[in-house]
Amino acid sequence: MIINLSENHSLLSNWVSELRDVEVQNDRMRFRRNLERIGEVIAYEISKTLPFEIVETQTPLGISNSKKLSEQPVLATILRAGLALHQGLLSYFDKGDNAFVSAYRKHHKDGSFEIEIEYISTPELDNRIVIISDPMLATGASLVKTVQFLKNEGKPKDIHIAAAIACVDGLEYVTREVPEAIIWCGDIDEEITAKGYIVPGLGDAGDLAYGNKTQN
Ligand SMILES: O=P(O)(O)OC[C@H]1O[C@H](OP(=O)(O)OP(=O)(O)O)[C@H](O)[C@@H]1O
Ligand SMILES: O=c1cc[nH]c(=O)[nH]1
Ligand SMILES: [Mg+2]
Repeated sequence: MIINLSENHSLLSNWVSELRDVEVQNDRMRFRRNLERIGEVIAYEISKTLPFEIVETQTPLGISNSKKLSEQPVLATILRAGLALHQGLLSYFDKGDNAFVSAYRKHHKDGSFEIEIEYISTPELDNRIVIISDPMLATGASLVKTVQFLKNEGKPKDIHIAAAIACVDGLEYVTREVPEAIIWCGDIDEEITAKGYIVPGLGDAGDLAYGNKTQN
């Protein structure tokens, strides 16, 4: 299932639009903070679908029957661009467990690339709700490979994917390979270049958040 959060008017669209803006992109801190804010809003939206229980809460004046999240999700993210979006999710699911995956594009001289995973750090995933964040869902290859790796570690009961911007082709691929996932997107773009960049997209999210890196 794909949920495009820009279909409803909300502040989230302002933040996605700032992420895309070449002028605003000069402010790296604002770029990261906007990704965080999108992570916070996606966390809030996902929380509406999660199981809650009633607990008795002692207030200074009496007992309140309050709703409380009945289980904590595992927040998984893909290094490095996922970190800011992940931080936003973690600010809301502040008791969540965390998983980190080093999926990156390994570029070849002919311009093609493949996804390399060298490192994964995760809690037990059996029967857990897992929320995987990555700001750019381009070809979808990083996410699909990440899900395959995580599934080798355990069998999550639910998988959510959080992306700031996704593109149509990538969404098709992820939906085909991980049909059980619920995909939450800040916005959806139509095009992708031969080099795997979303158009209009925003450019390279990892570089914009953290600076250039040497090619690998
Ligand atoms: O959907 P895909 O085609 O797999 O592309 C998306 C991936 O590309 C980017 O990572 P990148 O390789 O640029 O690494 P970085 O986070 O270190 O910049 C981005 O953060 C995603 O993980
Ligand atoms: O457009 C894209 C595609 C992949 N990764 C990015 O950072 N941007
Ligand atoms: Mg990058």
